[in-house]
Amino acid sequence: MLETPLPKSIATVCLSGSLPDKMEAAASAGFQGVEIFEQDLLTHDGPPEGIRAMAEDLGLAITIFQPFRDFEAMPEPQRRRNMDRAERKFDVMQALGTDLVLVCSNVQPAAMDDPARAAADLREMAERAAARGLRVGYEALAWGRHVNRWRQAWDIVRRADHRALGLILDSFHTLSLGDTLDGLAGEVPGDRIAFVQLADAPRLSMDVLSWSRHFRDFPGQGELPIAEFAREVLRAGYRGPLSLEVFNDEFRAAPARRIARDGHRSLIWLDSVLAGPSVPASPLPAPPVLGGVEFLEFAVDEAKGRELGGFLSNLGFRLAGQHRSKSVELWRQGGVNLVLNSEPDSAAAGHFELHGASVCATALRVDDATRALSRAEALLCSTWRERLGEGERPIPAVRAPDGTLIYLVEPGAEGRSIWESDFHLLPGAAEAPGALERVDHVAHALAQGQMEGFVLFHRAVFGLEPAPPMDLPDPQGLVQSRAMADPSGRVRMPLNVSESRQTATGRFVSAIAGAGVHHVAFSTPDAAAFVAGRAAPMLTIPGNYYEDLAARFGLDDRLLADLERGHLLYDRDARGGEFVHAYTVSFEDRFFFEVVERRAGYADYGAANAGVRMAAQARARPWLPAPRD
Ligand SMILES: O=C(O)c1ccc(O)c(O)c1
Ligand SMILES: [Mg+2]
Repeated sequence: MLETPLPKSIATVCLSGSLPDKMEAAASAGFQGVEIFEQDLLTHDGPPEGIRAMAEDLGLAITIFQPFRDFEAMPEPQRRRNMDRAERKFDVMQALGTDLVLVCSNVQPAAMDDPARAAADLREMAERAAARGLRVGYEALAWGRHVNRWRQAWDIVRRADHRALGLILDSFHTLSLGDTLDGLAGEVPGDRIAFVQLADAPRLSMDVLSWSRHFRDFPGQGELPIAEFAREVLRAGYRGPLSLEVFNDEFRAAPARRIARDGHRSLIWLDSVLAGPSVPASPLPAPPVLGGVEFLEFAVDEAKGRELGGFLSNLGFRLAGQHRSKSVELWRQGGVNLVLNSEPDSAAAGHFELHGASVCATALRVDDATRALSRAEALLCSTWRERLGEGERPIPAVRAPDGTLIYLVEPGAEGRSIWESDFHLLPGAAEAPGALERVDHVAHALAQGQMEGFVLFHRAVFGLEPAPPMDLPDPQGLVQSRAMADPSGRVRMPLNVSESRQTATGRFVSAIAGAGVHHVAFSTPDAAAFVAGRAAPMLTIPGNYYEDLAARFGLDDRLLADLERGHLLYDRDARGGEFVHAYTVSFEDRFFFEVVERRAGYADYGAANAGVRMAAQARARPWLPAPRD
């Protein structure tokens, strides 16, 4: 049984900036150690002793110095030269104050396919290291010339049989080749594992070297079975640091403190996922049980509030209440609550100043707001409390990565809802007639480089699980999309990002000066009836779409005519679940609404129709020039 979580470390290669910038960011995010990547030291203008002192001041251990390349199984005279090279690196390590060096498996064409020679070379290196009180760890690179699996590396370490030589495991090298750590516990004693590096990644079909050098990400952000990997490492008895080693083009370009904080969040989350018989109960409070979206709040000023109110009434919403002390309106239809906030000097006003009319907060129903809040704090999130008027109920909030707030709403203690305590409800409003049941999903548009941070935030804090990424075709470029949902499907959140500024996603991000809610979908039991009964201007869908629908799904003529008349889109899943949906035109090219009808357990979002929707939106803005070269 482990007493405490393993120490947390991060490789300097994950972060942007100079070596001191990287170390400062790692320390401020709360890491206990850093791997010093050699390139970062070579480009630093100052002696290694200064880095050692800086690490001490920051309270950081230097967990390892890396990498030492192309060492083992070389013919003479390279072999001898490599030993000399090792001695020089030992000098650097001693100046840095670290006792461990990472040797990655040789990639040179001249390397010999000779495990006995590799073992003899590493044994000699370990002997030289031990003479100075240092240690060597050997890691199989997935693209190593002859050694690319952990079992091969272990075979060599075992043959070398030196107490100053151990095995280094890196989740990417193992998992990218489809390998696992099955058999590690039992075969490799925990104290022979010198170091463990963790990196996740999206599943991509490309050569493993390019995949590793550009697309790694933090645990929980990608699609590799990182938790299983880490669990096997612990089962084998490893008790050293868990260290993040991520090569990622976007991370290297992003602010170091934000990436370091995301990295630490990923390891805190991983601890909680690993909690089990051989790992102590995680200090992290359990994720909230989510009951859906209680309301969405739009930041507006008075004029925009009037316009948006008009837009909503065309959709069938009614003004249902006025806040007791603030300039805040409640608009309601069936089970959907929308709040329009134009209160000066509030969080919403700050949001409106920066982004204009847009969603500034999402309220989630949670079983226990206090527990949810302390989980978020333990995951390094900042939290927020709005100032309160007399008798109003406090609603704590967590700040999402786009700066919007996520309110945590508990079921009312004495049956009094937040609406009753904070609003003057208009007569009859509680029974507002309407065909909308609930908020079905809240789609976000993200700027380039924000996807990983959002996925991790919602996964770690709220327990939403990401679906595999997919590409959606916009006339002006591709949109990458990843849908997140809680296990019950009550909270669903597709995330979209695009490189092009001309796509629906890209335009949104520039219109609103940042990431944010791009559309909100409401569920209805009858989408055709909903559309027929509202005055809202809907997005028009071309006839060709319906021709193709008929061909793809063999729909009967009457259904097809109904769909076409209502500008409704249609999808069907492999189990016969059906999806009928329609979009409003957008509100000032900022956001739009969708009505969705799910039949027979359909659980997706009609991705097959996204291209049709985006083309229709592009057509609805003819004044937008096509990109030119
Ligand atoms: O890409 C590389 O060269 C490289 C170097 C050192 C590592 O630990 C690693 O996993 C990859
Ligand atoms: Mg590595």
